[in-house]
Amino acid sequence: MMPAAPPRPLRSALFVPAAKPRALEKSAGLAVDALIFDLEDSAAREEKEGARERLAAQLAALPDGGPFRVARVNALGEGGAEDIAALSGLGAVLLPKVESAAMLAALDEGLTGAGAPEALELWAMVETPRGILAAQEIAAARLSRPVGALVVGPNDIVLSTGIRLSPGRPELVPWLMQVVLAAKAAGVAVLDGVYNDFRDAEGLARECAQARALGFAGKTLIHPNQIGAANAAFAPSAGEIAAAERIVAAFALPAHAGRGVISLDGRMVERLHLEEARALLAFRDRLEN
Ligand SMILES: CC(C)(COP(=O)(O)OP(=O)(O)OC[C@H]1O[C@@H](n2cnc3c(N)ncnc32)[C@H](O)[C@@H]1OP(=O)(O)O)[C@@H](O)C(=O)NCCC(=O)NCCSC(=O)C[C@H](O)C(=O)O
Ligand SMILES: [Mg+2]
Repeated sequence: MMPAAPPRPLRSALFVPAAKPRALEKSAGLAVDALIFDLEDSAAREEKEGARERLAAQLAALPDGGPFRVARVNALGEGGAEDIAALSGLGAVLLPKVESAAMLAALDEGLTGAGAPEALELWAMVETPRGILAAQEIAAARLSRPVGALVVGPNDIVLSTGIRLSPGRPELVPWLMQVVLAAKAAGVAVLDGVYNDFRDAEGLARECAQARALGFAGKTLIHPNQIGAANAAFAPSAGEIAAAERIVAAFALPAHAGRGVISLDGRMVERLHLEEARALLAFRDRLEN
């Protein structure tokens, strides 16, 4: 069987407010895996039209290559239809406050009407109680375009539920895991929400480490100074690479040929661990190339 191709790196996904010309300009030179150009919450009502026009012009002028490009549009009845009609040159469109597969289907239909390519991915923000409960059907939606990622929105979750977060956000973890599980079951990428205290490097590093342990592929960000921490946290560490290389080398020994399970450093290692090790090394290679 051919090994699966390593996933597209989405360790860091920076929200870039399209209402801010300097931020848009600056985004072109950042070492980030994905840029999420924002037309929703970071643009005030009176700024939205200008932000849309500015973003459309920037996307049209950008050369091929570079970070994966996403636009977070407004809700379809609140300017989103105009947003998708105006934009091109994107890898994905991110719809806020998705609460059902039908909402993604409406986006898909709107994109078709606007002549968007079929490869354009649909990304969904899961950030309301109904959205969390519907995460499974949202991730598994079968539409004319692929559902590429679920993105958690902790600010809206806090707003819409009234929870009060304490350090380590234990109040949120069960809901995060519900979204992660829905995404994994559907084979869709899942990104953690933003960390608002953009000058708190230690807090961000802790939250990135937690998000990786919970199964997220990466973290959405609000400031360029958060990119390095996310890129480091969601990449294989030196220790993980060394351990993966030992597993691959151990299974390659003639004495272990055809064995389903071996003993390595006092631990049971099965072929599923070999697959996991190979996937980790392939992802490392993809990051390096
Ligand atoms: C958070 C900020 C408002 C902070 O702004 P500011 O204090 O002005 O930052 P700095 O002076 O430190 O900025 C330094 C330079 O970096 C550029 N910059 C800042 N942020 C960005 C960015 N996101 N993308 C690109 N460039 C950025 C500044 O222009 C400065 O450049 P220079 O002049 O050359 O020095 C601000 O960072 C910001 O607006 N961040 C993004 C806010 C946003 O997009 N919010 C919406 C997404 S988050 C969300 O919606 C949450 C979710 O939905 C949920 O529910 O949880
Ligand atoms: Mg939100």
